[in-house]
Amino acid sequence: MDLFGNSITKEDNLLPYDGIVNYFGKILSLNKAHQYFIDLLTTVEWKNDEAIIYGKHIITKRKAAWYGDADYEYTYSNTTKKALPWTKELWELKLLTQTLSGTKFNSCLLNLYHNGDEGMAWHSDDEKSLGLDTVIASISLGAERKFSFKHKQTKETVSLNLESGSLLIMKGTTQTHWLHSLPKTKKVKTPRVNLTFRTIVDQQT
Ligand SMILES: O=C(O)CCC(=O)C(=O)O
Ligand SMILES: [Fe+2]
Repeated sequence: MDLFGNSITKEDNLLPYDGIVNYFGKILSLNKAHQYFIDLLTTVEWKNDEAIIYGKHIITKRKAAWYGDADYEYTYSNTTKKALPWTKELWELKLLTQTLSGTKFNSCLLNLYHNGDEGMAWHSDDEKSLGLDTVIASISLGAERKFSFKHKQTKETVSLNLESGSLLIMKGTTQTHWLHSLPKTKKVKTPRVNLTFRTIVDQQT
């Protein structure tokens, strides 16, 4: 369902131009989504994210973790993380995501937002380590949150709600032309876990 109550299918491109975003809706049953949510909350090595933004050292309220096939280093906002080896749950979700998206991934960035006071500011996932026109698959668990895209030139925005157990794919030139964000909201009082499966290219390990 988009924000106007229209139903969307995984074939629909949510972006009007300059990129491709497909929303698969719920790919996990309510039970499975809940079980993965609880398992990930307890088994993932969550850490407050540190970032350098406009020259300031920031420690985010949201927590993050980075997993992968090898101990890839991932640098964003001037901080570097080394990937941890896949856990059982992350490996299962990676395989499911690969099957549904037809894309192979080698790493996953996880974010834990404790409530609506925590979000993610406008950005593109256009780090050099991801290469150009990368495919990113995003699984959401827990609280439903609004997710928005904004075109870098035209400033046109597109928003949708990410349900628990849902899958969203960003591909084509999406990261080149569009920003995305998870807006903060007073309405959400419960936690959400997000997994973004990614492909790190051009790195020797
Ligand atoms: O939490 C989300 O849905 C998005 C997270 C995100 O954009 C990112 O990790 O790059
Ligand atoms: Fe992102």
